[in-house]
Amino acid sequence: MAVLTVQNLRKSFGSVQAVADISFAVEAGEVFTIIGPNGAGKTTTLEMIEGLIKPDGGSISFGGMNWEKDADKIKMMIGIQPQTEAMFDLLTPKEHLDLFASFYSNPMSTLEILDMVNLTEHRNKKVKHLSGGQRQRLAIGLAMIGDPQMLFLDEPTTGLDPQARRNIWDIVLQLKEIGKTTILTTHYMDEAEKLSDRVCIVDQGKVIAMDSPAALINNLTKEREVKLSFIDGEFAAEDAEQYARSLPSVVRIERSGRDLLLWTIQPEDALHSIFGYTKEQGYRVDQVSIREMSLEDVFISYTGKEWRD
Ligand SMILES: Nc1ncnc2c1ncn2[C@@H]1O[C@H](COP(=O)(O)OP(=O)(O)OP(=O)(O)O)[C@@H](O)[C@H]1O
Repeated sequence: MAVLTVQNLRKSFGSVQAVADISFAVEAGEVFTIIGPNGAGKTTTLEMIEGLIKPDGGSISFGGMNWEKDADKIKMMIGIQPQTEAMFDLLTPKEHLDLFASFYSNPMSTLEILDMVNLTEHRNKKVKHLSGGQRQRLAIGLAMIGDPQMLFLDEPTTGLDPQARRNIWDIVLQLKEIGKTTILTTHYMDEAEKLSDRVCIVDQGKVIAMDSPAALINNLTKEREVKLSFIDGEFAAEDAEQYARSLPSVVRIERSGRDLLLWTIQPEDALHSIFGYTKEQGYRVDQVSIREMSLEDVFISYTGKEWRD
């Protein structure tokens, strides 16, 4: 059942069209990720759904409820991660959570949230002394304090180091385990791939692809990148390069010293033929890899543009 349905959303700021046409539906319990490069319209989309800015067009429905008629009910259903800059430097995580809990009739317990976002140890430290990752975890805790069904996390890991990012991933996965619906934005492809049930890739305010990460990647029919390194050096690599050029399934070849890079839609067949040849010639190969396809390749295949963080 869709708990959130967004149809043909549009928003411009003066002459800048931030969101041109965005539609999607989110199912209960999903981690649904909106991913796109800087300026793609992710935050604007989220802010319209959160009721913070008014769309120029389109509709937003929370299982039949909308902001015009049901604002109070929707506010109780959703949790929004506040910007860390909006926190009070001189208050502690516990004081922040107690304060936010006082806005709700049935909040979760502060201690439970502190435990979930792994801040129990730091509960009495002033926010100004917390690290970036700790503040982001507190922000997620604040989004959860009202025990919402649906959470909105806008780029919760931007600017964090790898360990701090992974800590946030663990929290998102825990939210899923307890049945919450999470709508996440990110510009990290690995994050979207790891956490999401479905991703919605946006570029220039439009949805360019939407599905589970695995389905998006599996549907790519693009050629794969295969790398071979020759122990016997440049001569062997050059000879193998000449041979590989004769294979119809190989669409492109590059060589750098003893490394051969080739692109093919049939990596198994190409490798089978090349190994037949190298064995015959007595060349030894010490490394072979077929690069895994990722959401980055999906983005490139739909837009023709390189992905940039
Ligand atoms: N209040 C505003 N006034 C004017 N332009 C805006 C405003 N908010 C957003 N924009 C513009 O709209 C476009 C989309 O911005 P938005 O913040 O939604 O993108 P984003 O995908 O969240 O990007 P980022 O990853 O950089 O946060 C950008 O060109 C941005 O400069």
